Amino acid sequence: MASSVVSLSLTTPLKASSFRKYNLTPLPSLRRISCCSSRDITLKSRYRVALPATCKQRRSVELLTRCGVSSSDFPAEKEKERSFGEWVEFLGEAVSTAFPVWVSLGCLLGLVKPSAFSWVTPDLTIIGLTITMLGMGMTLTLDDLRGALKMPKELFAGFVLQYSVMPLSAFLVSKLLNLPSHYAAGLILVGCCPGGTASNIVTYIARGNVALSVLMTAASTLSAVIMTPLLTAKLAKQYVAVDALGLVKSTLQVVLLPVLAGAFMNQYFQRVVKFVTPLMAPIAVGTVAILCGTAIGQNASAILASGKQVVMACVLLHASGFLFGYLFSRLLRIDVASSRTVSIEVGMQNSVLGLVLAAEHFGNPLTAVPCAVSSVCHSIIGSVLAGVWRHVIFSKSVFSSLSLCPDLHFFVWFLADNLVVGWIKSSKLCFFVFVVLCGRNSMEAEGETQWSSLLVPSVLEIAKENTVPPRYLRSEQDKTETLDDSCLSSKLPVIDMQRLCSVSAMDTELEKLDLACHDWGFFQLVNHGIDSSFLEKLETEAQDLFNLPMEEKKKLWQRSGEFEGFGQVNIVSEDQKLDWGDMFILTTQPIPSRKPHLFSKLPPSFRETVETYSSQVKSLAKTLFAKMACVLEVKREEMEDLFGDVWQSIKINYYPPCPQPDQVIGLTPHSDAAGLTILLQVNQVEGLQIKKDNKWVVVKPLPNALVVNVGEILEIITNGRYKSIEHRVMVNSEKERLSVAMFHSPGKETVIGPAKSLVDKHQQERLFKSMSTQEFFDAFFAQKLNGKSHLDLMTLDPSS
Ligand SMILES: O=C(O)CCC(=O)C(=O)O
Ligand SMILES: [Fe+2]
Repeated sequence: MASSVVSLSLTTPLKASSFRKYNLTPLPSLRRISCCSSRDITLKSRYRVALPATCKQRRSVELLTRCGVSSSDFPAEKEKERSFGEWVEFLGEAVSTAFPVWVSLGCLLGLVKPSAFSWVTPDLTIIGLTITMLGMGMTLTLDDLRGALKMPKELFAGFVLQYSVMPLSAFLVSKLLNLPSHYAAGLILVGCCPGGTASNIVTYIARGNVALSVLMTAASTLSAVIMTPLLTAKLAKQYVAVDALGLVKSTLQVVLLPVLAGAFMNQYFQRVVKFVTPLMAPIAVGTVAILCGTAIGQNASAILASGKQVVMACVLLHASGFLFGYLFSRLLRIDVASSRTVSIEVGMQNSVLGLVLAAEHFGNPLTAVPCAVSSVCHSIIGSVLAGVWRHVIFSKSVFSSLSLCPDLHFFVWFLADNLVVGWIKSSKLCFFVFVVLCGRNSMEAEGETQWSSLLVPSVLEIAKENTVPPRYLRSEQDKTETLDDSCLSSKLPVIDMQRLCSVSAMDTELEKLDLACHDWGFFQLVNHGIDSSFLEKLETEAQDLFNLPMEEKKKLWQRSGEFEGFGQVNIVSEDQKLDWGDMFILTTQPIPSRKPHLFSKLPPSFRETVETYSSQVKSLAKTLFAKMACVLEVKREEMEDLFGDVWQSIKINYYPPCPQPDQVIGLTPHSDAAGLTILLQVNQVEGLQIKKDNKWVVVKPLPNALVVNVGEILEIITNGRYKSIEHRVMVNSEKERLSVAMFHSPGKETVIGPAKSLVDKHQQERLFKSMSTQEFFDAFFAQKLNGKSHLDLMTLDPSS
């Protein structure tokens, strides 16, 4: 077989394998060459091409015409049996070329079935990224650095555009869309990341300059150790506290070291590298898909709730990167193939690095969401653009026949080449993803993710009959001792809000608060600042609400599939025993979450009272959260991220007198699922009991005091330092009892888990996993009350 000698550049494993596949044999000792723009013709023989004699001439010419090689240069596949190794390479390439499909599938799976990724631990995430970076390093040699010197302008322009267009676009898009701080920080973080490794494959498909692509990725990756933390800290500091040094350390560990290790292996252990490289690209693609799926899965409900905004932000960010990457390169008179390369490099980011850094250094897990969504967006836009650039060829002669000035010429070329076809196609695909996310989102909004409880009769009405139906009779005897003496009651912690906020007594009161939350998970709050006559008004109006005629109350009754209004919660089966009490529940904050059909039907004076009480108690709760953050040394911003947009609901409990008080229970033992409960024992009637050292302790109401309970969410956030208290309500035969509980939790989209700053500071093991408030309550309302059992759902197995 005759051979001819031509010049080619070879820089990626993908290309290396393609060379082998097409029977291009590297000459010994001359493995690589410097490369140049695809439009130049530079012959520096490095590869011997063995071709069938019949096509020798044609192939030689084709191969000679380019030295910045793209996939279009390869001859048709040789018809010969593939060996096992070639099959592995072939499959590896097929898998990696279809990477947008895998990433999209990963994300969709994360969205639809988040549990599919529950096995992905932070350690695995870091291992995945390290292997990906090692694979990238294996595509580099010292020769590449020499190659870089041959195209300094392109490389320099690419570098500057990479670290200017994307960070600034991220910053401006965050401002434009008024993103919440965690999303803004995540978008800026991903905008400040280096170019993604997938850009090499995309450049290859787009007939760009692959060598330039690899060198640009390498340059931006190596400099990411400085650039990513520096730019993120500069641009995101107004949103969140950025631990720039931590970012430098992590980037060094997961990027620089593996890349250098890979390059070292490529230089000195070529046999090993040759053996493993076919596997590296599919491993990288798999890692990206899994990590994106994990990030999406961990934040599925948040994404479904605000998917529209994040997708829009990511599409704008990457569209801007591709667009300005190309436009500025052409303005700098860089040739078309290299401009496409710069466009792809700038537009596509190492989002996985963003994911890892977000998880490691940003308290709120939602910061990772833009990184995951970004990965899908740039993969899809990039590959569609590549497909268009590869296949839709606009005859240059059409344009060159137009006697336009060069600038206008390239601009028209750009419009035709990219905008008209590329962007229409890209937007179609992005629109598809967008519709999937927004469709889910609007479905949720219309149906308003509802928790529900089976409908039950009014206990107040039953009590009028003076009998107790069997469903309310509790045969199972709670043998736990009940302590009911005033001496013990006087030991229950009391916190003085005024002292807590005063300059002189703050420290001692803070200490008391800390002990109360740690030892008891409970305290009574005095001097809270809410006017006692206002509290009396609330008490009277709450009583009046339950005394409304049944016809009126029916208008405010729970509707099937909902849980707000009159009724019960946590009733999940028809044979479940019921509590001797009625409830009236409303979401009060944030204001848009209120149910208009209930609020508008409340007696006007009561509605006003609820409004006022809601905002007064909300500010009390926020002060308490801030004080707790202070004493726990949890970062202020982290607490603010959790409870800034606090979700508050009011639950008025009405326990009618019961002819058989010892046979019923007013409220089953439970701990509140919320962060913090602030409870008013309305008419000073005893009934509330808390479980302390395995004994029920009666809580004697203090005049004008509010009872504060640590809830399960706060136990999770404090990684178990503050305990949610188990409590129950007993009833009597004489007098009805009323209480008004206000529950305070993070917003439904917020992810709850042990506070990062707390766990990091004390180097604690995380005792609880993370999930969104919505998911946490989904599980809570799906089961009956049963002590503190609900918390098990979040508890991490210490052995795992
Ligand atoms: O009625 C009470 O005193 C306690 C109410 C309560 O624990 C609750 O509503 O979760
Ligand atoms: Fe409770």
